[in-house]
Amino acid sequence: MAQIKTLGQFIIENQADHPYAKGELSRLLRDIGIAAKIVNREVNKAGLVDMLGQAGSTNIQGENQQKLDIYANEQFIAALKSGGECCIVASEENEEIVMLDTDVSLHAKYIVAIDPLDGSSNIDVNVSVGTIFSIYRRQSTSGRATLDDVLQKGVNQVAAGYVIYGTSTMLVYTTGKGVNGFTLDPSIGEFCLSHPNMQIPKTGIIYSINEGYYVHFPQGVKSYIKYCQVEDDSTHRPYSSRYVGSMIADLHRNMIKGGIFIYPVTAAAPDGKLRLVYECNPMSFIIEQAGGRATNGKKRILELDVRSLHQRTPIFIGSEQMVLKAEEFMADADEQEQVSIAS
Ligand SMILES: O=P(O)(O)OC[C@H]1O[C@](O)(COP(=O)(O)O)[C@@H](O)[C@@H]1O
Ligand SMILES: [Mg+2]
Ligand SMILES: [Mg+2]
Repeated sequence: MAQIKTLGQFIIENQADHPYAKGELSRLLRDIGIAAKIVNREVNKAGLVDMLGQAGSTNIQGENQQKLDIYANEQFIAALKSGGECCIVASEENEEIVMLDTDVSLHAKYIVAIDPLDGSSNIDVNVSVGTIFSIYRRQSTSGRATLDDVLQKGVNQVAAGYVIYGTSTMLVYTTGKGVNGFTLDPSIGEFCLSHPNMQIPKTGIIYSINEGYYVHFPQGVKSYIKYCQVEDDSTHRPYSSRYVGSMIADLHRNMIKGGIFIYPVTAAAPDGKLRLVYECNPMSFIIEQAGGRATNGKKRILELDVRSLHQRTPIFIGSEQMVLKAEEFMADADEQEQVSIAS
C-alpha cells in the first residue's frame, strides 16, 4: 500500500516553497486543519447533537444564521486565536473584523478571511457543505493590523483553501504552487494526501447556475445558457446542468470533472450574491492554480478592488475554455446593448 502522507507532513515538506518560511504559515494551516476536524465531527452527527436548524439570529447579510454557521465560526476563530499566527479574522458571520488580541496574536503576521460554513441552506437536508479560507500577510509593519490589511486584492493571497464535508471530508488548498487535496481518514484522524497536483480540465460538459432566476439574468448569461443547451455533437452539447446550491460542492465537482459555475447579477442581487473576500477570491486563487479561470464576466476576480468586507461580485469560474466562451456572450450582449442605445 502506498505510503500515506498527512497534511502536517506535506506542509512541512513544502514549507521551503514560501519566501518567508519560518513555520508561521505552516502552523496556521495546521490550526485550520484542526478546526476543520472539529467542525467535521459536528457536521457528521448534526441531527444527533441539536446542530440542525436556525440559531435565531441574522448576520450582516440579513441571512438567518444556522446553528452550524455559528458553531463553525466559533471553532475556527478559537483555533486561530490559540494558534497565535493570526492577528485578524474576517468572517462572513461577523459584521466587523475580529481582532485576535492575545499577546502573541497581536504581533502575528497573518490575516485569515473565512466563510465558516458554505452552503448553509443545505445543512438540514444532508447535502455537502464546506468551509472556505483565504490567507494574507498583513501589510502594515507596526502597531495593530487594521481593516486595510484585510481589504487586499486577491492576487496578494499567500494561501487559500476549502474543506468539503461531503461523502468524504476533504481539505484542498494552494499556497501558489499548485493545488493539493487531502482526505480525512477518520480511523487515524488525519487528512491524508489523496489528490496531488489537482488540475481542472480545460473544458467540460457541465454548467452550474441557479436557472430558477433565469428571467432575472443579464442577456449575455441567458444566451450562454441557451448555447449550453443546443444540440451539437462536435462540442458535446447539450451540456449537463448540475447545481448543488453549495458553492464549494459545485466548484469541487467542476474542478475534478471540468465545468463552469456562474453566479451572475440578478434583480435580487444587483452586485451578485457571492462575497469577494471570503468566497470568490479564495476559490478563484484555487481554480487559477489548478489551471482554470475566474472573472466577473469581464475582469479577473483576483484583480478586483476590494472596498468592503462583505462586498459581493458576480462570478464566472471553472474550466478556462468554458469561462472564455461565457465572457464572449457577455461581451456580445454588451455590444448589442450599446448598438441599441446608440440607434
Ligand atoms: O440559493 P442560491 O441563490 O442559488 O445561492 C446558493 C449560493 O449561496 C451560498 O449558499 C452562499 O454561501 P453561504 O451558505 O456561505 O451563505 C453558496 O454556497 C451557493 O453557491
Ligand atoms: Mg458561502
Ligand atoms: Mg457561509
